[in-house]
Amino acid sequence: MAKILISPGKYVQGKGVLKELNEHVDPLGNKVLAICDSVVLDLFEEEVKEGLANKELLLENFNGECSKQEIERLKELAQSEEIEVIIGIGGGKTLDTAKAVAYYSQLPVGIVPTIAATDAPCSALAVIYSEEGVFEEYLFLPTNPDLVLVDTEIVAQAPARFLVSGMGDALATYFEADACALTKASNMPGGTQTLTALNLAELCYNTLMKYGVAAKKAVEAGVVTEALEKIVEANTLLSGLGFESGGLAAAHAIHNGFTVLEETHAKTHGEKVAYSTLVQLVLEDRDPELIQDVIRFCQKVGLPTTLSDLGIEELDEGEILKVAEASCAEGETIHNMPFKVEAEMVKDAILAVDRLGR
Ligand SMILES: NC(=O)c1ccc[n+]([C@@H]2O[C@H](COP(=O)([O-])OP(=O)(O)OC[C@H]3O[C@@H](n4cnc5c(N)ncnc54)[C@H](O)[C@@H]3O)[C@@H](O)[C@H]2O)c1
Ligand SMILES: [Zn+2]
Repeated sequence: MAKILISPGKYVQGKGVLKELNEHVDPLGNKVLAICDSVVLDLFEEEVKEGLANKELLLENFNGECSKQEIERLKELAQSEEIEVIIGIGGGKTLDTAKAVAYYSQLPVGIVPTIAATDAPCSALAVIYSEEGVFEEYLFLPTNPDLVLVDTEIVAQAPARFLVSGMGDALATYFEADACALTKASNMPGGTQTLTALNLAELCYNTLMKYGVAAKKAVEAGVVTEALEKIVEANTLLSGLGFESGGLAAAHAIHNGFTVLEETHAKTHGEKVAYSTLVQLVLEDRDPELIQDVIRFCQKVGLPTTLSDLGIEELDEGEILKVAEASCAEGETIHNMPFKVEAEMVKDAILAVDRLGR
């Protein structure tokens, strides 16, 4: 199998860079449909308009869910208005919608994340939900976004929980890529891992451990520091390239397992991924010192290390076994691990992490 790495065409990050959006969109087209999260529109409408002042701009409110209906509505709008380029501005759901609209309209797409809560911005993937918010399918796209532009001044003003969640999602990236390196598992574009992908994933992990706490403090103060810049890059670019071209393994499969428990629904994707990463480390029998380091990191930034932190107050082994069974379902990425993983092992590792985390 060939080694394949994919990435967005251009990545721009910095304080106040929204003002420069125009010049980066220039090569993509002039008639812009900007799909904008409603919370973001309330807070930053002037900045968005200023960033696209040289364009023929149609600014449209995102209805809140990345659903087929919303994608169809926006696609029709793009068609009737003879739009040349789609820009998505907001969180992961707005960005995934913009990617899907651009794909079905055969137009270029620019992505402007306003929080760093997931690694959605850079990927060639959109996660589709029903209008009620129930997961429906992964839409694999033939190309990554043409442009990703992150204004860290905007990210710094968002609630800290978003940045922390992004660190939780990014925490898994290296350990999953490392497992895939051992098994030569296939990555998102259907190749095997390049050296580049594995090293970016490792840089992602080292960056979190070194700058995570300082970055959280910066966001709590609403200010942009170099530590925040590094963590935004880790959550958005390094984790994005790392998961897509490095591959997924146990942590994301266990995350999917946790979603069967209603109690965890109020927790973010990244929060569940962080706990699931600890479970992967226990399954792998990693050095206890490393596991302690990762647990301490999670506790310092405020990521869950106990089942109670995940919303599971009553410990029912049967329920945990259901999580473990779901994480071992056929086709799950847990089967990319370098040893055979069975539900019973996952259940025990989930319970062991809870003890370690207390
Ligand atoms: N495509 C991918 O590769 C990929 C990867 C991971 C996750 N995802 C998807 O991403 C979605 C989750 O993303 P998310 O956590 O960003 O959720 P989201 O898009 O729902 O945003 C979370 C909340 O943040 C608010 N928000 C956005 N910017 C803000 C700001 N600057 N200040 C204050 N509030 C702000 C939004 O209004 C929303 O209420 C899920 O649908 C998930 O499936 C996709
Ligand atoms: Zn993830």
